[in-house]
Amino acid sequence: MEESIEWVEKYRPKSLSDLVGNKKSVVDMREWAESWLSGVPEKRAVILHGPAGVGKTSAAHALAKDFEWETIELNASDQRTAGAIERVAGSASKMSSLTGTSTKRLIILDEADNMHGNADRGGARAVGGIIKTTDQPIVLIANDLYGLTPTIRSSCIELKFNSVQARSMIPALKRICVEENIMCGVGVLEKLADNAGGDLRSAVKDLQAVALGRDEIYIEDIATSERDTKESIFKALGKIFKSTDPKSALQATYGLDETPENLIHWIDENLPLQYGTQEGTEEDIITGYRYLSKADRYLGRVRKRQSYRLWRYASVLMTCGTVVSKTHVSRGFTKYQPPSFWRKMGQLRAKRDMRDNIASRIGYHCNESMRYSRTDLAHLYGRMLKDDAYAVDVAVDLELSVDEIVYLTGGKKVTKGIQKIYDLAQAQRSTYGNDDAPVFFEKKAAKKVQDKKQMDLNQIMESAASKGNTEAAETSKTVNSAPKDETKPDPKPAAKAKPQRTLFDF
Ligand SMILES: Nc1ncnc2c1ncn2[C@@H]1O[C@H](COP(=O)(O)OP(=O)(O)OP(=O)(O)O)[C@@H](O)[C@H]1O
Repeated sequence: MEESIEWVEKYRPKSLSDLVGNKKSVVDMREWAESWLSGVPEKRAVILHGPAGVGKTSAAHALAKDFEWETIELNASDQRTAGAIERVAGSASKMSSLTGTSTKRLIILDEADNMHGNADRGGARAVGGIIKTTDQPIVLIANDLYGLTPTIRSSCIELKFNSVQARSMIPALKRICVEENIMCGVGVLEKLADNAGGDLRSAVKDLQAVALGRDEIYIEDIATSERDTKESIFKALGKIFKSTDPKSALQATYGLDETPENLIHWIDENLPLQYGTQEGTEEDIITGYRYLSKADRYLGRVRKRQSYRLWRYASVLMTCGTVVSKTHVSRGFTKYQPPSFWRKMGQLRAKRDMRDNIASRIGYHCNESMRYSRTDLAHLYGRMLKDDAYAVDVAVDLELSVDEIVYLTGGKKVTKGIQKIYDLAQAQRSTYGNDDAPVFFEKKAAKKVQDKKQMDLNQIMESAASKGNTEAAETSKTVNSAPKDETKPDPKPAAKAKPQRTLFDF
């Protein structure tokens, strides 16, 4: 599918002349290649070194195309033991003497600075040996020149690839937009280039991400600070899932604005998306999750002991563990997802807020605690909402929204019945009072208070008459004057002044 092709691959420079920036290194590289046309030069290998995404690998392949050389590539995902290197690169390096052909084979050794791990045991030594004797050109690619042994360095030409300047990126981005029929202003490209921090690969990836499903891009579509963070987390995920070098994956997480607590959710969400794209990779997923569970145990210890030093172990287990659990490197484009756990937590929080909101209104009406209102009473009101005799009155008095009615009745969506209750409640509110003070029940409640006080008064009068207790009669006078005051509005807000009601008011 067209959408799934990564633009960084689609628009990888085909010739050295397509390469943006680093002109001096490109010229030196071409000169070195030309020197091979007249025999074996003194330096048989070059090291292209510099930061990620500036065109080192592209330059090596473009050189081979320009000179019509075949290529043999050994990247870090291959087993780079001395034996393997001798077998692949060693025999290739002697090709012309065996076949007698003049066609060259360019041997490309990617991530050459990562050859001292266990898997590459002896690899660095073998490379050193091959460089001295090869009759085929060799290009070593490295981020860190000092990751190479002094023997290798001394027998190679070192060519530095610097970060690509933002203004040099713009023509490359513009070319992609033209090819993809995307309309956008120079400001958009400038912003993409500025955000990339010298890494043209990132700029191209950003452009693809922002252009997804559109044919016009505006400046507002690019980079809020939140997006910046996301981009960097996406980059780090790319390193973790696609690289075979645990160290560089770990380094990619250093600048992240995410704690290990968050990072583990990102990896957890995307691990099956990335490792599940090929058949036979189920084991990779299982191994990956084993490491994640170990990392999670450390995160638990951090929380329990408040010892943030342990974050380090959690980070190593989750990133390096994910890197080493893969047996295949997936080359396709995977759209990484933010953790669904967070979305679910957000939904839960919204539900909790709604529950508490309703409970506080129930508590106020029934003069009950939040805890009791949240559980038993909310349940009871839910039952009443299902009863036609009470439903509308409950909805009016608790001022329920349609979603709250759905929640209280335990439904999943707005049904016709719920909509009807809500509409009738709305109509009743507009007839009897405004939304802020549902006077319908206010009046009912005030009448009940009056009745109760009248009953109390009668009782007091009766007992005063029977006992001849003048004090009681005095009291009754005081009480007698009370009902009028009870119904007077309190200077406090209307909601607070309302008499507390119980379930029996319904
Ligand atoms: N100088 C450049 N000119 C044109 N395109 C570039 C350049 N640098 C990077 N790109 C784009 O970025 C993609 C990745 O570049 P490349 O793999 O060559 O970078 P790199 O320096 O080898 O990075 P790494 O060290 O991470 O392997 C290319 O396919 C291309 O689309």
